Amino acid sequence: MLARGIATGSSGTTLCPTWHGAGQRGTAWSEARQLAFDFPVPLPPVSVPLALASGRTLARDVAAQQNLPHYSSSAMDGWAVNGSGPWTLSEERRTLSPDHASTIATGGLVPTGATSILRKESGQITQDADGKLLLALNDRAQAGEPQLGQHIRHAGEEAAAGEVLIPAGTVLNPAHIALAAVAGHDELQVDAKPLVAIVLTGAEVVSAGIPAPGQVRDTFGPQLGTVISLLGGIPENPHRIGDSYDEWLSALGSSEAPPGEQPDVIITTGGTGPSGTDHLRRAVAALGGRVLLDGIAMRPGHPAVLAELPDGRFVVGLPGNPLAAMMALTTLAEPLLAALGNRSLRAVGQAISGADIDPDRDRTRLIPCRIIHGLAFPISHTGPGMMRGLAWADGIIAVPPGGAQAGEPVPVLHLPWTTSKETTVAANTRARGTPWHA
Ligand SMILES: Nc1nc2c(c(=O)[nH]1)N[C@H]1C(S)=C(S)[C@@H](COP(=O)(O)OP(=O)(O)OC[C@H]3O[C@@H](n4cnc5c(N)ncnc54)[C@H](O)[C@@H]3O)O[C@H]1N2
Ligand code: MOO
Repeated sequence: MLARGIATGSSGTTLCPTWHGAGQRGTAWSEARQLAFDFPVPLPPVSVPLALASGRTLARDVAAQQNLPHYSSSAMDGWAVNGSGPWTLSEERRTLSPDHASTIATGGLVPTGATSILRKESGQITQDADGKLLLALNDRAQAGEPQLGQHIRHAGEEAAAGEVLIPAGTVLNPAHIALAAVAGHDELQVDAKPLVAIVLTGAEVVSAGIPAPGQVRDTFGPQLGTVISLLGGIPENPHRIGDSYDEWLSALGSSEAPPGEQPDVIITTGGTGPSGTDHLRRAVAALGGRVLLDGIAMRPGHPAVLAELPDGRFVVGLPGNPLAAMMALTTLAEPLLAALGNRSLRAVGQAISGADIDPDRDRTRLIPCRIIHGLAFPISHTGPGMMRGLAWADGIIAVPPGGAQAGEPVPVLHLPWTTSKETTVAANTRARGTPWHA
């Protein structure tokens, strides 16, 4: 899916596809989020079988294909009767003459002429001198039974043909699926989920066991797919490559997947830096792609890249440092996947800072935090290469370049996997806190 076109930042400057090294500003964090959301055109809706539709967002109204129920049926086991009785029992199942009855089971088609259903418990059958079977009320029948229309489920009483039962935009739950089945649908049109290829780079990265010095244990392979799913994408199995330019070229080169199974997005890890083994930008350029965002004024994660290949696939280049990569994922991949999936951009919440946090020149600091009673407390062990802090975090404080004082409101994004959605602005709350230095 092609991007809408190279955008102009809110500052009015055209985005610069060059690497912003240490100390260079790059696109402002909030602007980068917005641009990553604005670039893609949403994918067209897809048709999915009912069994796979739960949790998806309906793209087109679901209407009743015919009256619901589509025929008048019995709500009880017993007899369809015409009149107030006694009745002559009839073998005829389609029409009932006055003072006639025929046996019927729950759900059975009510014969034309039937005025009500008599429950099995309320009737008894006798035989007259001619051998004719007669149905009459027994002594367990209630006074006035059967009332007119009693125990008949009338056609169309749940919905008329054409009535909208589930409006577009509904996130489908299992009961919606059942309703769609009852309404005669086999497949539903839902918002597409972008297919996401994952390319993990680095010859030093090992995917199992205890890494030797010079090696690192892969932090992305075991969890990135889960996070992509939480962000509304469909992850493919990770593809691992080393550090050579040729490997990068073939990993980003045209996909051999059949039409319909082509990834919409490729997420790469590593290779965003300035060294001779960092090939992301060169490979994108050699393939005729264009860099949409290069460098974000944030820490960690500033070398992150957003690019687009000529066939419309987006490339999100995450830095290799694990926490930096997760922050770049939140900044670029989350808005991109939301836009492709026709969802809205998640609003940044607010909490009260639980600590003084140092400014960082022109960059937004993204600091994993705990949120307790509306107060956001920065967590320790949040260096760019560390995962220990993030593992216990509820959210990320997006500390503005000017820093923050304890007691002031600060922007906070919840992590995609946290259940607590606590972000409140408690006026006049001033928390005691230790300063959080840059
Ligand atoms: N001269 C400069 N060097 C660096 C700068 C800079 O501005 N000037 N920026 C630093 C920052 S900040 C970051 S972030 C990284 C970006 O690095 P790359 O994206 O090029 O990633 P790599 O160099 O390939 O790896 C960095 C680091 O991450 C480890 N890594 C890679 N993949 C994995 C994985 N799957 N699981 C765990 N860890 C992984 C890799 O071993 C490296 O330790 O550049 C800085 N350098
Ligand atoms: O910004 Mo790097 O992305 O600090 O680790």
